[in-house]
Amino acid sequence: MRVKISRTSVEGEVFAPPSKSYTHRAITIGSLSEKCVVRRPLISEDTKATIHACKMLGAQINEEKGDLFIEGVKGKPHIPEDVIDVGNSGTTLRFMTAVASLVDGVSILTGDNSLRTRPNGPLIEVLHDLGVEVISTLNNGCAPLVVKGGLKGAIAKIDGSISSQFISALLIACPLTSKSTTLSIKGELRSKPYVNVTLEILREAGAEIFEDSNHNIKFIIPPNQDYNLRDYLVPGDFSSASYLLAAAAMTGSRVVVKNMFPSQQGDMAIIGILKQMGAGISWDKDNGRVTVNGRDLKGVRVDAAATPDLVPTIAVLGAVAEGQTVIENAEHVRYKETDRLHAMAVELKKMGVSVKEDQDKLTIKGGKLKGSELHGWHDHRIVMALTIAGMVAGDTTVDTAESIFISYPNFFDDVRSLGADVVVNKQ
Ligand SMILES: O=C(O)C1=C[C@@H](OP(=O)(O)O)[C@@H](O)[C@H](O)C1
Ligand SMILES: C=C(OP(=O)(O)O)C(=O)O
Repeated sequence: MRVKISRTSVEGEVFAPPSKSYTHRAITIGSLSEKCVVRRPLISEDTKATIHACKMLGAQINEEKGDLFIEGVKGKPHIPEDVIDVGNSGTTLRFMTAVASLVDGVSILTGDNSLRTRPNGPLIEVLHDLGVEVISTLNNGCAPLVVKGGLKGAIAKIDGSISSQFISALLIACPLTSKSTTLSIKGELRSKPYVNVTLEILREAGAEIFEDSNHNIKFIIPPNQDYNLRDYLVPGDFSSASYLLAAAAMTGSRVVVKNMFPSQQGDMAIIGILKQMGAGISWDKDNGRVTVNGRDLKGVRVDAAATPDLVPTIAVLGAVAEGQTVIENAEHVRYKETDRLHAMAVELKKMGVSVKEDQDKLTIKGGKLKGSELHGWHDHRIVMALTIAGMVAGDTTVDTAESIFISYPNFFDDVRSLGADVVVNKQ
């Protein structure tokens, strides 16, 4: 699918889609509970992968009028009847590897071409220390993964620099074992807000987990717990909303994004970043409304350690801002659906922008964008970020645009409802 974007501004009000991260967790923890309703979930390719995996592991899940009704497995997932294919979803692969560790038997997990290149080494190693044999069939730490259940609590350490999803996955599985677990994080924990999202929903489900952040972060997880997530309303997604907010800021227009209530999402940081860049922005937290008034933007320095998914958005903002934008502490952004630091550098250069790519950093000199034929790298966040860059440049196409179905299936409809001239060509 290819999208053609003409130079336009955006104007009006739009409802942010539900959070992908909260939806994954609500479905997973709901499936480990007895009975649960997940209200207003995100239904996208990635969350469908989690629904599919939870069903394979024994949960019954039915969608009715947009809500998910779950009959869960009460902490005891079943041996899956077939290989579990989780498509493109890193979150699903990591969470289900841990859930499969609770199975009394063997599970096999795989995914698409992109997912089968993403690292899982630290998760495989720590699960080994917790009594689970996980075999990467190609012996490269990537899926396909064969998981022989038998998770037991123990004292273990895990590297936090590659993905927080390993830690979230263990926090979900370990309370259901029969011995207590102490999990220490080695080195810096990147993407920490996602762990806070996990802890929030686990606590809502009645779980008890203690966090000790004195030196390195340590989680103490009592054993023999059960989950009782009953009725969960998914909040709006700040990562998805970042494209709408940035589109208004970049095209000098006024947009209101609704369904933006405070939560544990690190990507709420987009509001402060836009403010720092000089956009007019206000957040009515009680009513969940963020209003942006586009103005001339200036470059910023952003530490991306906690907010990797904002990097493509910040990169296009930096490309139109006056002066230099530096996005640092971003090496983990290379381990996503594609190497997003490299992909953004390559595509922005095609638009005439000066970009310097370092191992954990992008340095962007803002300027005038020229319309170009761009590659979306089969990556939803690259496609959405380049689409809004196209609104400024005009005469731009982006291929592999179908990847928006991963996290934000209504993206093109939403930007069109704001007046953007975006034409989708299905071929
Ligand atoms: O746990 C989650 O929901 C996510 C964690 C982040 O990944 P890492 O922890 O791998 O950085 C983020 O990039 C991803 O989109 C969603
Ligand atoms: C990296 C992402 O998701 P996941 O890790 O679940 O594939 C994302 O949504 O940008």
